[in-house]
Amino acid sequence: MELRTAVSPRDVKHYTTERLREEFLIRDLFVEDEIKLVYSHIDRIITGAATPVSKMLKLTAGDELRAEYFLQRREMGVINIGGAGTIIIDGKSYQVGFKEGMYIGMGAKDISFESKDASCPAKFYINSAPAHKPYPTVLIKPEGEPESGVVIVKDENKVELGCLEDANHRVICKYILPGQVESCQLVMGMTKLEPGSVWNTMPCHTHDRRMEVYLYFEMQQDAFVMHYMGEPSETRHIVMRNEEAIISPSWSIHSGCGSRAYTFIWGMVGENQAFDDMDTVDMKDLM
Ligand SMILES: O=C(O)C(=O)C[C@H](O)C(=O)CO
Ligand SMILES: [Zn+2]
Repeated sequence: MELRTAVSPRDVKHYTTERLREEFLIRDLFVEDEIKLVYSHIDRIITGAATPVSKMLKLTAGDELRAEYFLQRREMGVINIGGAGTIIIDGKSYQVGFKEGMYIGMGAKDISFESKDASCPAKFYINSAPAHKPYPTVLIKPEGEPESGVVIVKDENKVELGCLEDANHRVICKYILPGQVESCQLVMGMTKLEPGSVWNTMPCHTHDRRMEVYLYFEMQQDAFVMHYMGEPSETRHIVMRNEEAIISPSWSIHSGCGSRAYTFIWGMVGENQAFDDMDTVDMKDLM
């Protein structure tokens, strides 16, 4: 597991491009037949991916967590951005299709990932945070019929925002949040840009009470997103490619402008779970 420390905005304003990328950008997450994990001291979020191709992959705590098993004191959210796959949790199998996800509560011991078809492997994207009690493990589907153990994202949690004229027309689909899928602190979902729109989270915001991680995907090989970060009066950019993630500290804006439309997964942890608790930044104050 790779470790990233927390950083101060006073230092970050002096960083070179290379140093900014070292601290915040997470590359090469989806590696064939590997589980990759990055542990950040910022709210102790773990960002990772499991990409099973020719074998089943088992999630272990590693040395870093000093735990008997990965979710002994943690919870996790997973969203599959690849082909159909299976997550096996304490002997129970969950079929997780493209853009379907799971919330896995604290206390789940044996967690393994498998692809249905090696020629179209599942790509399980993971966010995990410290937890204090178990909440039910559920499969989450953006659409479909409700059944036992499966949560369908409520219409009120699919929010259309922006417009083509502002190049920010997008739909925010909230997977894990209070009132739909309960968790100790993790809030997670996916935002899809409509064709022709390229800006996410603009007008932008910070939220002193939560940090956030973004994973950009559904991008062509030569496409990029200019991800904007930093304090509103001291912004920086990081060029991001398909299936790369970025850590956003609470003091930082987190907004992107793509060379064309794209999709991204956001995950937040921290003081509260109120999606709308944002410190909005007036466009004229950005520097
Ligand atoms: O496009 C957006 O706007 C978002 O997806 C916003 C993120 O979800 C976010 O920053 C939530 O705090
Ligand atoms: Zn945010």
